[in-house]
Amino acid sequence: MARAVGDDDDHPSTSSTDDLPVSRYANDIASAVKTNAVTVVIGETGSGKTTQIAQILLRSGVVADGSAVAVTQPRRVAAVSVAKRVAEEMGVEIGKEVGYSVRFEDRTCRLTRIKYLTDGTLLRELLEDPTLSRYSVVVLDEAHERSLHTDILFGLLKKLVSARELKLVITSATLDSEKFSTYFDDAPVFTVPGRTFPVQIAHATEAPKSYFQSAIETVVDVHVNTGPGDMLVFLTGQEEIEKACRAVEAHVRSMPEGECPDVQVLPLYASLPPDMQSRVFHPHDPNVRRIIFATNIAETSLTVPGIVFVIDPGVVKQVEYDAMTGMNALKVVPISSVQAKQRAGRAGRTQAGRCYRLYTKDALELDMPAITRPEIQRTCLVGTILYLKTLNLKGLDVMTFDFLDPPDTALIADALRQLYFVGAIDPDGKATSIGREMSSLPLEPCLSRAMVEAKRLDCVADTATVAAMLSVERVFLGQHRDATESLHELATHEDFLLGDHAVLLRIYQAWESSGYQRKFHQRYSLSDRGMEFAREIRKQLLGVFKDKRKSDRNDFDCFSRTDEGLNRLRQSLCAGFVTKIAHRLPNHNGYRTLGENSTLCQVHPSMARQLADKDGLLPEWIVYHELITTSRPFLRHVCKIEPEWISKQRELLSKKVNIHRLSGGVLSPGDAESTDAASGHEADTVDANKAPVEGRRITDEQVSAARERFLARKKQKLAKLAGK
Ligand SMILES: Nc1ncnc2c1ncn2[C@@H]1O[C@H](COP(=O)(O)OP(=O)(O)OP(=O)(O)O)[C@@H](O)[C@H]1O
Repeated sequence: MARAVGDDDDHPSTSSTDDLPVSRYANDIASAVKTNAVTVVIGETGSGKTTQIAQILLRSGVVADGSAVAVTQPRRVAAVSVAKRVAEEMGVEIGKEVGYSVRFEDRTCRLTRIKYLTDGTLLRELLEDPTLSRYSVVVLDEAHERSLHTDILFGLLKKLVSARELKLVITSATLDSEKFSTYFDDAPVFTVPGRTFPVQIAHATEAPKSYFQSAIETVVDVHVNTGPGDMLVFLTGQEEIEKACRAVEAHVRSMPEGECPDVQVLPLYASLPPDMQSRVFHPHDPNVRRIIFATNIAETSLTVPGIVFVIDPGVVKQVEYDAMTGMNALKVVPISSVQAKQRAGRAGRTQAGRCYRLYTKDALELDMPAITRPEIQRTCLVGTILYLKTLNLKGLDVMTFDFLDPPDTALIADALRQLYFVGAIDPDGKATSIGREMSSLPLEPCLSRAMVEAKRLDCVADTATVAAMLSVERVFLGQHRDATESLHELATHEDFLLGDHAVLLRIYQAWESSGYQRKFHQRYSLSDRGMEFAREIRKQLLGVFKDKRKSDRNDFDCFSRTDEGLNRLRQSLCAGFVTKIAHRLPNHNGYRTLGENSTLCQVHPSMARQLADKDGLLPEWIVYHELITTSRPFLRHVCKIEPEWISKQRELLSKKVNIHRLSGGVLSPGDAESTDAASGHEADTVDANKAPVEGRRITDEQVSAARERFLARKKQKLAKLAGK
């Protein structure tokens, strides 16, 4: 690879936590937090924001007796590993004074004073305890990442700090502090100078033809020609990472003995089971170079001891949701300069390091975005909007909610429509009992809606099994299609014709019957950890329903393991995925999705073969989990449904709905045209089986205009207050 060594980060070396830049400013940070409701702390990567701030606040008495400090992380792997590190630094057992809580795993107790948790977990806690009474300080860490959940927390915690004595600390590695400060009513910004060890940056002198090839060549080059030190290489996804692991292993094997030091190659991506992920933190023989291929889950907060070299191809795989078609587009896009800094910052944490950027300095300065586009502006918002609705905030209009960077109105309108169609909100935009029940489940909205329906149809256990298997992501080792031949021993041909969900159910049932044997996993190429995780999730889901029934009965389903059981499961899924129905084209295996902006698509080829009947035709009606476009639009995880189950829904989906009313907008006389649009409705409560009354459709322009008016009024009010 052509490269030039660029600007050295010339910073002093440090070795103890007392020497970390954040620790050197401990007193100043503590007093800033003591005297302000919100404090923004800006510091370089590795300056100690994640590991030190909570300890400083605890030591200085800012964290009131009997309460705790919560530190959020955008990712599970970071929350777990950082909590372990802090417990180690404080010399306490993890799960006691220092703990962590992530989805499906809680290692905290009554005594916990420092709790690391994912931002999603803190949102769930807010549902149960709207004032977060357990905490006296909340630290929103890695704010520059602009994860969806952190952005929602900004809005909610902003309200909370003015309602009760709660301290909020926002930490970020960017200099974008102005924005955070202004949003939090001119909160003070505390900048911590300096970082831990120097990191030398080398840029490519010309753009590579293939970033993947260039990454492999650089890995081999560094491995063969430079001194000791582990490597961290950023790639875009699981498939690419596994390919890279194989390529480097093969290369090393092909080298003559003695010419190439030993290596240990490890993957790191989100759907890798947690125990496999944690291998990167295990101690290893320093004579063996460790090479870690990771997605951007390794980009923030993580300290992987031993990393000296970071290789950054400058790209990331990002899902971009299109509200018009309901389609997720998976794209490889350039990272932002903030991300580039974060990646380089994975080196220089425990010793000096070097970062090889496989893109030119010009590309970084001219072509790559300066900051990361907030997730809230490019993702499906169904879960988010349902969440806000179930919080029951007084006078909430989701269109004008105080987001740091508001999402496009089309994304909010799409979420409102979907929630209305599944019966989670009523025509006035209030959360229904179905919506509230959905919110209480730690599942994505379609699956939680399916679970609520399953309760009605008495098939909770089977639906929980499928929801758990789908929540794990990685049930199969390798590709799904590699495993399907042997899976025919577990599921019948008829099961396969019904789709993915029936097969997943059969796999789990057979495993359960085997007494949860590990041998079973090997035989059917299933992931040990994935299956155990699914079992755990299923247990937790059933626990929620058992608590709700206030009974000890464990036998949830009367028809499990019968055809009737499968029918009920499919009906539940149909209720959950009612906004994701597709109809096969006549005499053709292509599908058209239902709804306002219907799309032509196909069942993913890895699945289609199993679904085809003896004439080679796929089911006429299906519901799908996801519409994703890679090379073409594909449907993933499909389930055959019967047309009579959806006749009402088909009618419903073709109707226009009144978005302004669903958003919860309280209209003032100045909003005459919107009032008119909203008045087209009769009062009506939606349940899943009852079609709502049609209203005149309010256009996105009208919604935007109403929003503009609202913001102008708010501005006027603020100006008036400031003038007083
Ligand atoms: N597991 C660990 N093993 C060894 N050293 C660690 C570990 N975790 C943290 N450190 C040390 O503490 C320093 C500060 O880490 P911390 O995660 O608090 O920084 P940060 O400012 O939050 O960085 P970032 O924003 O990049 O996550 C690291 O640079 C490293 O020197």
